[in-house]
Amino acid sequence: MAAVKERNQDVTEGGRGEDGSECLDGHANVVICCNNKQNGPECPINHINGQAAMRQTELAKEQEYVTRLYDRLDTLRERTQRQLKEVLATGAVGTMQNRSERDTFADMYASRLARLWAVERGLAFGRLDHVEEGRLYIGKLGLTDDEQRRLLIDWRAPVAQPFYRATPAAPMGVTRRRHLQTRGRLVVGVDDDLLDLDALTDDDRATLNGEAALLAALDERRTGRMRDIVATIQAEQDRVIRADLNGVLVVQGGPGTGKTVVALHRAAYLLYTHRERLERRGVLVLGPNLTFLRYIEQVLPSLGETDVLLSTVGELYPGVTATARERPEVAAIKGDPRMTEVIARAVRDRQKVPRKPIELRLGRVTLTLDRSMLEAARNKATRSRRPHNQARAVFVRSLLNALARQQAKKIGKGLIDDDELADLREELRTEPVVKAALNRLWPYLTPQRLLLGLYGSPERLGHAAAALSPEERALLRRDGGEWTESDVPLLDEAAELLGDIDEQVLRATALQAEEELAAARRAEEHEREAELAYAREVLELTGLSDVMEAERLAERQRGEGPYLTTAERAAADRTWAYGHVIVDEAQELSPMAWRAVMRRCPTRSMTIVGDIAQTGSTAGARSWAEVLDPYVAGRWRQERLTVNYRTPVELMAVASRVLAAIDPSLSAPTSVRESGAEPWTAPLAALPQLVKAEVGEGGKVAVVAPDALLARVGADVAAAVEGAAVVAPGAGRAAGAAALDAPVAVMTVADAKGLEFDSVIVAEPELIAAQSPRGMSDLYVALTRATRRLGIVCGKPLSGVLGEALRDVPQRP
Ligand SMILES: Nc1ncnc2c1ncn2[C@@H]1O[C@H](COP(=O)(O)OP(=O)(O)OP(=O)(O)O)[C@@H](O)[C@H]1O
Repeated sequence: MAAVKERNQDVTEGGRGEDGSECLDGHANVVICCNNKQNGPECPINHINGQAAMRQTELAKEQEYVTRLYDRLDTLRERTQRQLKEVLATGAVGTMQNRSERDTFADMYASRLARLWAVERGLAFGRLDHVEEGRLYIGKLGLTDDEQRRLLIDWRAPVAQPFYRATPAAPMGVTRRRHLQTRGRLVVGVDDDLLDLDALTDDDRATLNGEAALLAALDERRTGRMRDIVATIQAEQDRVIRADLNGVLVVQGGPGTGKTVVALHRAAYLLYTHRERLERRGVLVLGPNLTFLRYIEQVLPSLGETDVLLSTVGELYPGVTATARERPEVAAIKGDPRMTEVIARAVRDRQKVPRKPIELRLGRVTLTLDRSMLEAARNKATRSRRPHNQARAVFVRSLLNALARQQAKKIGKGLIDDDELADLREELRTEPVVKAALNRLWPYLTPQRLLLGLYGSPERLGHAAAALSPEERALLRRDGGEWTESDVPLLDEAAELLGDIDEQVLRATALQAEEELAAARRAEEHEREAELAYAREVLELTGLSDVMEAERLAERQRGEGPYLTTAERAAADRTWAYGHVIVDEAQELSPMAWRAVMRRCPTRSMTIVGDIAQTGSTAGARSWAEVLDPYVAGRWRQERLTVNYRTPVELMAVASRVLAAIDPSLSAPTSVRESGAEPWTAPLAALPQLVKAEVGEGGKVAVVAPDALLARVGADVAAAVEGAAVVAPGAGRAAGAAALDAPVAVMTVADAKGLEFDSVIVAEPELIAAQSPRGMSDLYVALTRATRRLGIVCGKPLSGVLGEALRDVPQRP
């Protein structure tokens, strides 16, 4: 059976039918337009006028309801704001318990208020006419009136599910599904699916068209920030969003199939459905880079969810923000599972017993640490099965006992009791020569110190990394320098084996160099300023600036106050176990990164989204089984997304040929729309003029360049277009945001991952394809970033596989 589409739109919007439009949720549409022969040859003008009047009446009715919803929202905001003010006005007085209760209430009201503010745009977007439930309005959150009558249903509630899933074949009790189009608080159009054809009246047969709401959403200009899609989620996406919380779900899909946006909606859905469990343990969303995190950061708050931690793998280790990237060959080794044993050996090497005895001069007495004493102490410590820094206590105690007995003998005391032994041990513990020897034999180690010590010493590398080839070891060599994304999983691995370190002991043993402390202080200061700016923004948005100072809010966010959100506590704790973890662009993670991620999710409740064909990292995945079988063999499930909502047909035709060159068995997703703009090629020298022209067309423009040409291309574009931004590899969040807001951004493929722009120009595709073993996949990613227009510029004509794949792309006139 077929669904019937009906559209009532404000005259200013001009609602004309689009014949033959493809149905996206798996069922065919019947398209009936009053100017279409399907509606009969005669179509009297007065009938059209009558329909127009009806449409206006429909719009007016919907407007009345939507206004009522916004009135209710305003009332709730005022009420919550008042409650918050009252709680805060009580001040920091009373017992500890009173203060903590007050803070808990204050935070509850503040987050409720933030939620109420977040849903302003698109509060209500749908209506279901249901045989049993009656008329239900669907929106971003649930609203009831003071008598608890439901006014608006949260899109995640079970009763809202037919909005996304009902088809004429399985109408789920729905006779009509209505999409409401709003601009601000105004209803500007409605778009109906009539699912029960028998219920159609003549008046229902007004101007009808296909997936108007979806196509309108897809056609919108890009803003540099991802938007929510609650109003237009498609059936295959809805299945992913509402899939069971438990277990590992892989979402495999080609470019533009909505993997990211679906994963974010899934986070919102899971939080709604399993609020208690997930609020306690938190949800972590991992993305490929900081620019990407800026790109997606508004989606969850716009769905009313503000307490999800967005992070990159480079930020997973608290206290380190690694954005620098390694050369592909170095990243490949650092991500290799053999590094597990390298790190383990590096730790064991720091527990080594020297061949020769060590003499300790204590005044007139000389004590000797011989090999058997040292081996006995080391064996005791390793048998304790504690991590290195905790096992140190066992080692130290055992040696001090042995030294104390030796000392007793030397000073003429044969047998000593436990108390005397303890006294001698304490005296020895504070002796500088003893302290120095113990620190050498079993040093307190931070992961940073262990790794730098390893990279910095060919000798240590030779020993710990004996399983690697000399060339591979040479690639690991480095003296100091910045932490990179590939170092973070290794720091995490080391932290696991080293265990916690007591900061006081660390300071006392002077392991932290002065410059490390100074750098930490500078970073803290910087963080404090950023938090203050953020707090000001929040207070302005919630209208609370008069009752709560930004400094105080920032303090609470920093954790200096009594209350931290789950996401904040989780971010600061390396050993935090999340309730659910979502990994985006998951194909890029190395085996070492997966180890770090899996540690954070012992329950293995995960959503893993990605596309094996887009793997660009040399350490990335070749198949999902290869990634997951070591952790959940045979216990993970896969869903596929098959429709490309981003890249138009014309652009995808070019990208598919590159995909076929990577692997002929791979197939690209089906594009849902045409842009009418054919891709083009042009000489590299024309780039500045071409970028200017593209910017003139409006919307967001990106130039994707090979790593080696980024600076040059960036300079050319910046000279041609005012406000152009160049995303330096490893850019922080702020630089990423600036690039997303700029009219044109120049970046490498690694930074373009997951993003989209109205128009994209790919510079020197041959160099992109040649820059790493997975370069063709990088090129495929670059070619699929545009929603409208695609250009390719190169210094010389393309040859080989690429020349073949792109041979039909016409020269720009
Ligand atoms: N149901 C939908 N309604 C409206 N827009 C949608 C829908 N599904 C996807 N989109 C839009 O399509 C675009 C691509 O989505 P998204 O970035 O999530 O795809 P992806 O599969 O992660 O892509 P890639 O792997 O190429 O990064 C986004 O602009 C998204 O908002």
